Amino acid sequence: MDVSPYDGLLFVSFGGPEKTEDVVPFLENVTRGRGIPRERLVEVGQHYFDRGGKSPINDQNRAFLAALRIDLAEHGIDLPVYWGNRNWDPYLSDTVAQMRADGIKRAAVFTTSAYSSYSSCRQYRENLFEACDKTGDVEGGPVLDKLRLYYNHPGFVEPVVDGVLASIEDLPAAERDGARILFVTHSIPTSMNDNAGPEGNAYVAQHLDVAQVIADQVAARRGVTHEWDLVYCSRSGAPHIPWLEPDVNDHLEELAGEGVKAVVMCPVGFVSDHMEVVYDLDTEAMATAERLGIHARRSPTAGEDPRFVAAVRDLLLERAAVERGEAPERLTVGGLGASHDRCPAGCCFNQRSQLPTLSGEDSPQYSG
Ligand SMILES: CC1=C(CCC(=O)O)c2cc3nc(cc4[nH]c(cc5[nH]c(cc1n2)c(C)c5CCC(=O)O)c(CCC(=O)O)c4C)C(CCC(=O)O)=C3C
Ligand SMILES: [Fe+2]
Repeated sequence: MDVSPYDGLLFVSFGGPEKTEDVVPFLENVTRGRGIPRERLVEVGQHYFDRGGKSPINDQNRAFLAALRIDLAEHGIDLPVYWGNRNWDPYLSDTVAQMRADGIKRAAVFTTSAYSSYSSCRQYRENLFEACDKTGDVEGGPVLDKLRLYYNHPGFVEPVVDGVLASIEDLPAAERDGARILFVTHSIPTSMNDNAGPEGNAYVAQHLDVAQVIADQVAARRGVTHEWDLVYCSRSGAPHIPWLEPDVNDHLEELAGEGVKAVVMCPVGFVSDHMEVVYDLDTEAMATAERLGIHARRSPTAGEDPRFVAAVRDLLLERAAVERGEAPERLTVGGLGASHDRCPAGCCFNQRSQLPTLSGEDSPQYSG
């Protein structure tokens, strides 16, 4: 399995606190530049304090990385895998410095974020530039090629379908066929979705596309068609700024009014069961469903399902072939096809940030 021109794979995630004293410094990292007062950060951090300050995200990433390293080795791919976070240790800039010290010239980059938007894609590319810029000169490399968005890669989707089916079966028998599927993702400002992707609206369009695929596969496997909706969680920011709606809790209120008795919440917007899932859904939304008398189950994210781990290998091999000038098969499901390899200039633009980026058509590493 030829992975040239790559001599490294960089795994990038959001990062999260590991203990109580990490919480506010972590939140200061996440909100850097937004001047949020410390007392507000303590308030936002309450969900973390309630869990002893530890987010599940770093351990989930450690487990995924262990599975990924085994998968690559089992397929004869001898490639060092590096891990860097945007907002907590191991920091991306330290990791890139290590890659430089190890002589890595060109690495493929996998991020734990599957969709197009400023927060879920372009901000990662800004952080890649910042990490390279902070630890040497950007042109000096390593060249970092962010792998295409994978929300519609079968390796990401299949485990999610299986999770929804299992959650439906976990409902009381009488409620299963009428259960409604609530596809849940992270809310973002409506303006951020307007600018998402090369033509805008990509964040919502991608979620709707993959939700339809999942609903269709569930119907095919159960012989029952389930109504479904795309709903949102984790809305934050100033109340007067419009964010994508409906919030999952508001939608549960509405469904109760329509007499819906059972739902499966499918966190299709996330790749692992981190705080946005275990708090916003498992704690908050579940309590809302309970209060409303709605039977609710939350299906698992793709997590470290072997098919998702294999998808990272597939995306790596695919992009390596593209960079060698070949035309590899690109595995996708749904109607939108494979996302671009290099983000077009201005893709997922956010008027709040003019920071330079890597892995885009207008990035110095490509435009020289
Ligand atoms: C689209 C998206 C993803 C999914 C893609 C991806 O995975 O990247 C995501 C993931 C995550 N978001 C996370 C945590 C936070 N997100 C925040 C703030 C924000 N997120 C936003 C968007 C997203 N966020 C936005 C538009 C803001 C407003 C601030 C701004 O305009 O920039 C804040 C600040 C407090 C607040 O403002 O609520 C925190 C603490 C964690 C860690 C969880 C853990 O610790 O387990 C993860 C994985
Ligand atoms: Fe977030």
